[in-house]
Amino acid sequence: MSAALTLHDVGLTYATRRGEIAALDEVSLQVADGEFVALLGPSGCGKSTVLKLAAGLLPATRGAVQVASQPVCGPGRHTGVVFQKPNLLPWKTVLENVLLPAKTLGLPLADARQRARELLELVGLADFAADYPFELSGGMQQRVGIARMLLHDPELLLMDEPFAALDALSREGLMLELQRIWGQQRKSVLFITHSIQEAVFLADRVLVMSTRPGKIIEDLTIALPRPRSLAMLADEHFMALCQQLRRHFACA
Ligand SMILES: Nc1ncnc2c1ncn2[C@@H]1O[C@H](COP(=O)(O)OP(=O)(O)OP(=O)(O)O)[C@@H](O)[C@H]1O
Repeated sequence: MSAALTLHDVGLTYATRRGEIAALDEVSLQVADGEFVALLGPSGCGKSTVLKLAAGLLPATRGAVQVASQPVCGPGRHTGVVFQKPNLLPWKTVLENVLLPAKTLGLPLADARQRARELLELVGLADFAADYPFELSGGMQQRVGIARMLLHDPELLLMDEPFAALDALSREGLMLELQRIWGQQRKSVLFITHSIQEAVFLADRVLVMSTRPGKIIEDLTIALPRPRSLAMLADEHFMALCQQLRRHFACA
C-alpha cells in the first residue's frame, strides 16, 4: 500500500530567546492510504510539531517529510487541517465559513458552494447554513471546521486534538460522527489526541511518543471490528488495548 504521509528520521529544533529546544528527535512514521492513525503522547512531547511538519507549516531541521510520496515544501492541496479550536470567522455564516478555503485555493465558486452544502449535509448541519457561529454549540462549530477541512477534497486529514475543548458527551458524539465520515470518504488521517480511549476507538493504529524530544516508542495495531460503537468502550479487548497504551504514561 502506498503512503499518504511519511516522516523519515525527522528532527526539529526550535530556536528561542532562551536557546534551542529540541522538540523532535529521529521521528519516523507512516500513514498508509486510507489508514486512520492516532498519535498519542504527553503534553509538550511534540505531537503538534509533527502535525505542523506534515501540513507544511514548519520545515524539518533534519530528515524527510513526504505527503503522497512528494517532499513537503509548504501548505498544499493534498492536506486538510483542523485544530482544537475551529477558528470560525464570527461575522460569516456557517456556509461562508465552510467556503473560506475556496478563495485561497482558487476553487471555482459555484462548484465549491455546491460541495459546501453537501458537506454541511454530511456533518448534519444542512439546516444551519445561514446561521452564525455564535448560534452553534462547540460541537457544531467543530463540525463546521471538519466540513471546511474537506472542502478541497484533500487526501490526507491532519487533526490536532479536534475534540479536546468539548464536553465528554459531545466528544463521544463527534467520535461516532468522525468514524462515519471516515468510513464514507476513506481519507488518510493523522489524529492527535491526549485521550487513550479516543485513540483506540478511532484508529487502525496508535503511535505513542516519548517525552520531549519526542520519538515514537510504540506502534500498536487496533484490530477491533468496524464500525465501532460506544458499547465497545466497555469491551474487555478494548480496555486491554487502552491498558497496554496507558503503561507508557506515569499515572498508569
Ligand atoms: N513556536 C515554538 N517556539 C519554541 N518552542 C516551541 C514552539 N512550538 C512548540 N515549542 C516547544 O516544542 C515542544 C513540543 O511542542 P508541541 O506543541 O509540538 O507539543 P504537543 O505534544 O503538541 O503538546 P500539547 O499536547 O501540550 O499540545 C514543547 O516543549 C514546546 O514548548
